This record gives sequence, C-alpha cells and structure tokens, in this order.
Amino acid sequence: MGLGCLSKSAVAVLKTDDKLKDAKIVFVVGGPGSGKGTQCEKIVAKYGYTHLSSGDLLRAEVASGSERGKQLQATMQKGELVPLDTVLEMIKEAMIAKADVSKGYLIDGYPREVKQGEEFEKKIGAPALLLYVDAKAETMVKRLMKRGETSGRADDNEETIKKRLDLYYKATEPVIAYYEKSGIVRKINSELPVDEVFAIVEKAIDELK
Ligand SMILES: Nc1nc2c(ncn2[C@@H]2O[C@H](COP(=O)(O)OP(=O)(O)OP(=O)(O)O)[C@@H](O)[C@H]2O)c(=O)[nH]1
Ligand SMILES: O=c1ccn([C@@H]2O[C@H](COP(=O)(O)OP(=O)(O)O)[C@@H](O)[C@H]2O)c(=O)[nH]1
Ligand SMILES: [Mg+2]
Repeated sequence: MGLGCLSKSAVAVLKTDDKLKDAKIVFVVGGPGSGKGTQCEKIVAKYGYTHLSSGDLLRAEVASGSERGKQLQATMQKGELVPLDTVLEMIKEAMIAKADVSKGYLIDGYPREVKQGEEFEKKIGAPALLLYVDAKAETMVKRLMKRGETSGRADDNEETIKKRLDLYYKATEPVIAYYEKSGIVRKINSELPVDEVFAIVEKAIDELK
C-alpha cells in the first residue's frame, strides 16, 4: 500500500520515524556516578556520536522554568524516577533533531527499568550495544560526594545519593540481565583510571563497525 491514503501530517510522522530506523543505538547503563558521562564525552570526541543523557535532558527542562520542569525537579530531588513517557518523548525528539547528521546515538542513563527499554524498542528501535559501566557502590558514593562539591546538582547529596543507588540496584540492574539474552552487553570495569576504561570502551565500539 502506498502512502496516498494518509494525510500529509501522518506521512510526515512516518518519515520522521523512518529516519531513526537504521540508526546505530548504544545504551550506556550504570549506577549513579559510575562514569557514564565521562566515557560518553570521550566516545563523542573519537567517534562523533550524538550524546543524549536522559538526566541532562531532564535537567534542561527543569532549567527552562516550565511547569513540567517544576514537577520534574521535585521527583529528581528525591532520587525517584520521572514518568517513563516523559523521558522517552524527550529522547525521541532529540534523536530526530540530529537524525540527518548523526553517526550513532549514545543514550546515557537509559533505560532505568526494563519497561523503559521495551517502550524504547517499540517506539524507536533496538540497541546494537549496551555498555554496562560498572563500579562498586562505595566508589560511586565517593565520586558523587566529590562531584557534589562543585556540580550544583540538587541530587548530589548524601541522602539522595543513597536513594539513587537503591533504585539503581532494584530497577536498573535487571535491565542488564534483560539484554544479556540478546548478546549486546559489554561490561566495562570503571574502577580503573579514565583512559584505561576508555580503552575497553573503544574495543566494544570498534566491534560495531
Ligand atoms: N577514577 C575514575 N574516576 C572517574 C571515572 N569516571 C568518572 N570518574 C569521576 O566520577 C565522577 C562521576 O562521573 P560521571 O561521568 O559524571 O558519572 P555518571 O555515571 O554520568 O553519573 P550521573 O550523571 O550521576 O549518572 C566524575 O566527577 C569523575 O571525575 C573513572 O573511570 N575513573
Ligand atoms: O530515564 C531517566 C533518567 C533520569 N531520571 C531522573 O534523573 C535523575 C538523574 O539522572 P542521571 O542519569 O543524570 O544521574 P544518575 O542518577 O545516574 O546519577 C535520576 O535520579 C532520576 O530522578 C529519570 O527519572 N529517568
Ligand atoms: Mg551523567
């Protein structure tokens, strides 16, 4: 069937979705402060991927001062998860905005729970790789407390860090087991110095080509 029977706007929606159909998608999953953002920055510099941090997108919405941002801020300050559809819509919009120039997408800090992964696949597509950035809880807490001295992030304080960690182990770790089945998980030991961690990351990305 051709597209002739559809309205112009319906065709436009189909075409936008089409743009993401063959996109190379990398999920970057790991606990709070494990080093996801740090490694993503290095991947962008070497491979020119588009970096989309779900947390950064949410913080940008908060900074805009919008009504939606105010609600998000309250949730994030408590270290809880914002509604799944909100994050997915933001990621999708940001992906479409870069569709013509992007060599691939790093989706950092997402999915936070198995359901988010399932919804992403339904609405956007399947990931080719999942980088599992792994550090000990003790290491993550130490890094976040240090980062909190300068980050200005409302959630980099002892109480919220503890909640974020608990939620990570409860809701996000199952995401890794879920994708193990499809063979796309690469575990990265992020206890090492940044450049040594990146050497492992590079191998995983190079395998994708
Ligand atoms: N030693 C060491 N420190 C690191 C490494 N990666 C990150 N750090 C430090 O840990 C802190 C947290 O790193 P981020 O990259 O912001 O962590 P993240 O996983 O993006 O954290 P969220 O934004 O909270 O999700 C930073 O201030 C870094 O200086 C690493 O591989 N080795
Ligand atoms: O898909 C997401 C990503 C982030 N967040 C919220 O944003 C905060 C910060 O997320 P980020 O990935 O920046 O930091 P992390 O918690 O990994 O240190 C989280 O605690 C959540 O409140 C969320 O609800 N859903
Ligand atoms: Mg980050």
